[in-house]
Formats: sequence, structure tokens, C-alpha cells
Amino acid sequence: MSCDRTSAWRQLQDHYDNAGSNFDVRRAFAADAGRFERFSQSAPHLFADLSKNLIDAQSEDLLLALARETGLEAHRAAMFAGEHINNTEDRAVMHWLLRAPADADTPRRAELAQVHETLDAMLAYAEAVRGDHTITDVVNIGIGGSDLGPQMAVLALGDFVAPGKRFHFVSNVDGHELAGVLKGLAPEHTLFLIASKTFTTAETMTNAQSAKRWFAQSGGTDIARHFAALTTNVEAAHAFGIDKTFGFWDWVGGRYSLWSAIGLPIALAIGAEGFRAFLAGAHAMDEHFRTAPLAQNLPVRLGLLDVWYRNFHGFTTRSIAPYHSALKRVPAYLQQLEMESNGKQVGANGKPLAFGTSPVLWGEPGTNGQHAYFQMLHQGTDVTPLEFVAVRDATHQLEGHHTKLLANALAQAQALMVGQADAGGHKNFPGNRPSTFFVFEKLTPEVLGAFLALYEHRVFTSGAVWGINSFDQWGVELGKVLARDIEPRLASGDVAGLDGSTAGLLERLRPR
Ligand SMILES: O=P(O)(O)OC[C@H]1O[C@](O)(CO)[C@@H](O)[C@@H]1O
Repeated sequence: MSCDRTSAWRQLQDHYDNAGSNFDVRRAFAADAGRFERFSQSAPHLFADLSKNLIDAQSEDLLLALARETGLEAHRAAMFAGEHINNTEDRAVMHWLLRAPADADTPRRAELAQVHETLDAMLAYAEAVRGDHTITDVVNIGIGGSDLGPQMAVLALGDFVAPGKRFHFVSNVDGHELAGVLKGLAPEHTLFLIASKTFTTAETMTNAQSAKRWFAQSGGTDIARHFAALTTNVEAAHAFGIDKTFGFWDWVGGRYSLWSAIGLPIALAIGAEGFRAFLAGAHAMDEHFRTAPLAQNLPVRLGLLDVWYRNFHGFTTRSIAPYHSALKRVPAYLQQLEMESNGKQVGANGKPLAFGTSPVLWGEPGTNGQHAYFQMLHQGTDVTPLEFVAVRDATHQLEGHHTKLLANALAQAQALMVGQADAGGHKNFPGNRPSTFFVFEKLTPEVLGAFLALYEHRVFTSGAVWGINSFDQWGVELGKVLARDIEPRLASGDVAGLDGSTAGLLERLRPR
């Protein structure tokens, strides 16, 4: 049943109208000494404080009822059973299987055996390349899910990266990016990874062709040693001239693929043991999501909070501020995960939805964001729920920095909630602005794996309640088709049939 037709939805609307719309989290803390405990919890490898959010026991209870009424548990079971819940592409959704141990209790035994066979081969290759000191530069060529995850994780786990290799990520079809990277490279010291689930993506194919041409023109000889492909389309990789391939399967969505062969740059960076730890962290979160009661299930609580904010409070964006510079690319990674998954206007049945879906997700690391857009978060006319990520232990010895960093994260969350009412005018902070606070003890492969899996299941939860297919991305197709039509027009100048604006701009952008 569509979520907006359920009795829980109606009750949530009543609760919002009666109490939710003027809920004051400061009063809620004053009235309940146990609020922090009630609305915070541990989950594998991390801790989350939800208590500064605009929720009370009744809203959580009703949101849980909404989850039950919309069949969240059955949908979750269907995903873990390998049913084709990606109905528009008739595919299973089994990225979770990529991180299951070889002896896991799952009905998908055959696929699990293939997963481990590929994983073992990929990690053996990663270790061999790590030991090959003639390779000093690894260039990953891929885009979207074939870029954002590995790039984000290699940066995030910088403390675990063995010295001796530089990692480069080329995604954009803008040749400035590839040309800039190639400038500093020598073919005999470079390994190119062509990462593409489909091996047809225009940007990646264009960059891969140019890299191959550069390799030959700069005296490179042994393609088999200097190129590898990470793809479900092994045939196309061979046709391109690459022998060394690591495969994966159509049941791994692009934005869920960093756990597969697409994660090879991560394995090259942190080693086989580190990559297995990364998978183990995610698996621990999978088990939590699969088995914990809904009321203590962190991805479920977060996904339901997202529904509460989007559909009842009407908040259209959510911001994330990782207070750790190594987590700089996490917002970009999560943007694809959440917005490509849940940015849908029709339900899984293809019928238009009468309610909002994915919020806009955005953010920058703290403390940087504080000196840029936090002004709006504190005093703007719109309310934006903010998510903090703070790591207790630093891995550097620079005196004073980490304490200042953590103090800032705590202070910002406090300021958003408490506000400052008595100052008046321009100095008035309304407060009561919601935030969630994640605590990692250390930034390790396990912790990062768990955090990313937490987000995946959170997006699954809101998507399931909304009744959408979170695993297709038809919205990216139209632009691709039109780009193919426009490309030759830039050379020919033919504007026939184009709208006035596109024709006018094309005329200005034509090469002179
Ligand atoms: O890995 P591929 O097939 O090159 O696709 C790259 C990205 O393009 C998309 O299909 C969107 O165009 C993403 O979903 C995907 O992660």
C-alpha cells in the first residue's frame, strides 16, 4: 500500500499537526533526563546520537508502525533472499553478498562462491602489484559509482596506505583532467584501471582510449601488464585490448559497487587484509540491519527520520559535515548513493507519487563549512538537518588541533539546538535546529565499511517506505542520448530542430 494511504501516515500527520510542528527539542531535554539514552545507540563500529532531532517517543513509534505497514521487513527479506527487487531492470540487489564471509548462511551459495573466487583473485593481484615497486602510479579511470567510492575510500583510509604508490582518479570527459594526470606519468611505471560496470559509459571509454593512445605514443609496450579492467562486461574489455579483467555481476548497482572488483584501487592502497576488514565492517552492519529489532535498528531509525523530515516537516535538504579532512569526498559519494537511489517521482509500479522523495544531500568537511554556509544553517529561513561525523582518536601528533576540531563539532551541534534568544535582532539564533551526531572511535577500514553500509540501508529504508525502486537510475538516460545528438552538431553547426536556447548556446560554443 502507498505509504500516504496507511493509517500510520494519517496518525503521523495528526501528530505533526498537534505536536510535531512546534516541537522544541530543548523542552524535550528538560522534560526527559533519559532523552540522550533513548535517542542514541551503538551499532557495529560506531555510535549515533539522534537525540537532538525533532522527534519524540510517539513520532518514533508511529514511524515504526509506518515501516511495518509499508512492508519494510518483507522488502528487506526479499533483498537478502536475492529476489529481483530491482523490478524495472529485473535484477536482484545483492551488494551485501559481496561482503558476506565465505561460510555465510545465505540461500545465494552459488553467487557467494563466485564472489569469493573473484575476491581472492583480485586481492592476490593487488598484493602482487603492491610488491611491484616499478609501478609507482595507479590511475583509475571510471565515473559515478566506478569512481566516487574508490576515490573517497582511498582518501579516507590514507593512514593505511602503504607509501610508494600514488593514486589518481580520472572521471570527467573533460580532457583537462586526464591531460593533467598524464603530464606527471611514465608508461613503464603506471597501471591503468579501467573501471566501468557496463564498459560502455561514454566518459570512461573516451578517457580509456586516450590513455591507451598516450601509453603507446609515450613508448609503453606491455598493455597486459599496465592495464586492467573492472567490469561486468568482460567481453567488451577484451575487445578493447585488455587481458587482465576482474568481473562482477548485474546484481551489483554502480553506486553499490565499491565492495566488488571496482574496489581494486582500495585494495591496492590498503592491502588485502585492509580490504577484508573494510568488507567485514560492512558485513557487521548488514547483520545489524538484517536482524536487529526495528526500534533498535540504526539504519531503520535513520531512514524513518528522513521520511519524517521530508514528508511531514517538509525539509527538502540534509547536510553532512564530516569533522575529519580525510572524509572530504564522503558527501559526494553519499550524494550518488542517496539521490540516484531515491530521486524518483514514480513508485516501483510506475505510478506518480503524491509525496516528496529524496532530499538534496550536500556538505563539506568541518570546520571549513562553518566559515562558509553554516550562517544559513543557524539563521537562515529554512531548516536543514545537519549530520556530524567526528572521530575520537587522531592519528597525527600536532598539538591542540584535534581537541579544537572536536570542540567545534560539539559546539556547532549545541549552538544549532540551543540557539541564543535573548540577544535580539541580527544576533538572534532561533535554535531548535536538528542534528544527528556520529562518533567513530578511530577511522579504520572496518569503521568506514560499517558507516557506508549504514547509509546504504538507511537509503533502502526510506526508499522502501516510499515504495520506490531505489536500484535503477533511468533519470540519467535522456541527457546521454541528447549529448550524442549534439556532439556532431558542435562541429557542423546544424541547429535544425533544436530549441532556441540550445541553438544559441551551441552557436557560441562552436570551435572557432
Ligand atoms: O560503471 P559504469 O557502467 O561506467 O557507470 C558509471 C555510472 O553511470 C551511471 O550509470 C549513471 O549514468 C551510474 O549509475 C554509474 O555508477
